[in-house]
Amino acid sequence: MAQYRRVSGSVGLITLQNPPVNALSASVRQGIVDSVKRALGDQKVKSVVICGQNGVFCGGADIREFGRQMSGPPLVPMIHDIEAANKPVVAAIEGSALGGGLELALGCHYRISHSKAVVYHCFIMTMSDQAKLGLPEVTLGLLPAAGGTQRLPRLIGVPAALNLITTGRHVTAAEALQLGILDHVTEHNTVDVAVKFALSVTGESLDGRRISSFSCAPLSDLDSLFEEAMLKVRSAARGAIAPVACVQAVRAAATLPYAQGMEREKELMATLFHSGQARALQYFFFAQRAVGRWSTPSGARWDTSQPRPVRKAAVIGLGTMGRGITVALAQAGLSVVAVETHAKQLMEATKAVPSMLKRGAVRGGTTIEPDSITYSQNLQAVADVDLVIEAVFEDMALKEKVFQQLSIICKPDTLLCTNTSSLDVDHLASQTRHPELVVGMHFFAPAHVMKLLEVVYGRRSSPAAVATAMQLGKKMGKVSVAVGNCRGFAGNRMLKRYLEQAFFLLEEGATPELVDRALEEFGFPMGVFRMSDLSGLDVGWRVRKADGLADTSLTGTSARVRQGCRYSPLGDLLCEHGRFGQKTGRGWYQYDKPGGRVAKSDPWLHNFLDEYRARHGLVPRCIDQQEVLERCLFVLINEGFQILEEGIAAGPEDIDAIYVFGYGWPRHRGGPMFYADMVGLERVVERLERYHQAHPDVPYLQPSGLLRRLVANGSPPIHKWRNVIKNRNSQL
Ligand SMILES: CC/C=C/CC(=O)SCCNC(=O)CCNC(=O)[C@H](O)C(C)(C)COP(=O)(O)OP(=O)(O)OC[C@H]1O[C@@H](n2cnc3c(N)ncnc32)[C@H](O)[C@@H]1OP(=O)(O)O
Repeated sequence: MAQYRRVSGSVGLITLQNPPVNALSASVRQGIVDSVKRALGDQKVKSVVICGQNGVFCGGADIREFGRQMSGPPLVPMIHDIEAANKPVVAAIEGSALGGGLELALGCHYRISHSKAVVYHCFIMTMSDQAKLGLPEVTLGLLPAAGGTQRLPRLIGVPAALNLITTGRHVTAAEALQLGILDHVTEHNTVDVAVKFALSVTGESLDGRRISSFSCAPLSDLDSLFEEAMLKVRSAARGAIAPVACVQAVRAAATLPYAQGMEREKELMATLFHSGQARALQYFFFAQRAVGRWSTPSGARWDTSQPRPVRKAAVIGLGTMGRGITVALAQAGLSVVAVETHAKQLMEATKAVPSMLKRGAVRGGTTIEPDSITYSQNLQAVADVDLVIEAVFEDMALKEKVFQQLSIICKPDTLLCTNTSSLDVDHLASQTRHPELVVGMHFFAPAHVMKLLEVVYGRRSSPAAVATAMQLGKKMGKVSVAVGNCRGFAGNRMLKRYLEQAFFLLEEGATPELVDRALEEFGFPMGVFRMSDLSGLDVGWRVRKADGLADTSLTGTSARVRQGCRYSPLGDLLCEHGRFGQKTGRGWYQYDKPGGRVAKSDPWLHNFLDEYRARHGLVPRCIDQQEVLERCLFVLINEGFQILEEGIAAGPEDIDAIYVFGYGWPRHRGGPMFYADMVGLERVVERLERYHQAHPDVPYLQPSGLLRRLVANGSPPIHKWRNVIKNRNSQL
């Protein structure tokens, strides 16, 4: 709803009231319509201010209303009536003005916002306490269809509007002022300043204040500007349709009169509003927030577990991961002790880390003070830290030793975290005096850039330890997802199945090019083989060797069988040929030099595959893209259901967040579990069963018990899966 009152004698003050972000629900829209009518009809009122309760102007349309029958007054005529008012209307923007919230402000005649001066946070300078403005509809699979695509280009010009609308990025009040979105920023109380301002413009002409009457600033080569913009969004969007529609809508603003532009905006929005991509992106908006409300099977929860303060942290091991983690911790404002026992590696890190910090600061528009990091070759240097993140080589014996030493050196209440990507967290905890203070913090490379953090709780991890790691992840700007301890945790455990299928497809007749094309057209930034070349084939090979799997001396049928199941030694064989991927200039593809980035098809590899198939009596067959997608994705999804069944992840949102933020799953497809829901659970079961019949030596193709139970329960929508997971006999 909206509250209306008269202040300072002649200003009608309308306050949006819908906590926490004053989203424009039906009752808020009705409240605005009624309040505006009242203000315009009251002769004592000479001007109007619109603001939001509790320091937030407006977070936009109420996203929860989208899937339902819309009721209440629509936004477009509401904003039109505000713009057409014959009394000045001022938007007082505190907190956020996003989406419909900014569109509402663009309908007002003036916009004033809040911006506070520079603040030094530890050693990083930030602009704090500023309002954020933006049109993020594209991130929800939509476009700003309450006049945003038509008013913003008229106000700030086509290039700047295209940038904001196609990326959905939020800008600070300072940038918004520079762009011309705002008329004024203040360090004082925004509403008070807006009321004073409203008094000062009482009676002034509003002719030059209605944005819909503006023309877009003329540009010399509009066609090439839009062609370029279209190329850019198409290459970045990887199949997402909303960014393309956004460009088309802005083009309408640049080329058509306002009324026709609004018609075009409406038409384009109609194509997006009920699309699967919009559903996926809106689901994902809430999924990201759901993962913050974590819980563990032992009953620990986000709202009852108190995190410990962490001011000083240590990183052990300054290889690629350790350096990235050091940077991420320093960027979060922590004081960091970075330990590396190898002198040469330490020396390299002391050069690399400051330059990574510098590059990050340039990107983020902040300044840095690298003195917050101290380097040491001696583990004793961690004696007084609050938390340690071990990032040494992925070798259990080595990690055991590090944990034993840490347990002696550190304060008794220091949290000990491991950045292992798959090893047993419980086993490491058992090496320490306080196993309740051990958790996994699984970062993804590059650790200072990638958003995902898997926080792995062990059998004995205390609620406070989990809460502390989750909160620290958040402080580092990560999406922290709590998962249970098992081989590979959630992400890598699912990935293993996906990789296996990709290898099997090569054995059966596919090429890396075919498999990668199918996955890239689906929306992954890189197919599985291009990705393995980038991350290095030797990483998995080392793990398989340690597990006793990578034995290429085996011949006959046993060469392709391990522990009674089908196994492909293709990756092992490539590594034996010294083909580790980009780093050696050869992998599944060839590169112009070691470290080269451009993957080229490699005739050697195709010959190698032919010979391999001939040696094993495999007759290559024609494999289409659909089979590639079904085999690779459905087996990964199936493992996801198994993970849910075992309680390793608490809900499908956790798995989806892991895959979107850590593994490049296209966000406009919502994540693997949401994708399964979209495809239809029955179909997923049917296809898995069919593939399992064809490949009985691949047990993971058998639909998981939970997947079958969900189908038996009538395939409920994804938000009801937790009920079935909780209750094994659920009929919902
Ligand atoms: C007719 C179609 C018209 C479309 C035009 C639109 O306006 S589309 C909507 C465009 N708006 C957005 O995309 C903004 C989305 N919100 C945010 O980016 C952030 O929430 C925020 C406003 C920057 C505030 O961030 P903060 O970190 O402070 O809080 P949370 O993100 O945790 O949000 C708090 C709770 O509020 C819920 N919520 C936020 N925005 C909306 C919204 N627009 N509609 C409905 N609900 C919203 C959010 O889900 C959180 O709820 P919890 O239950 O606490 O998880």
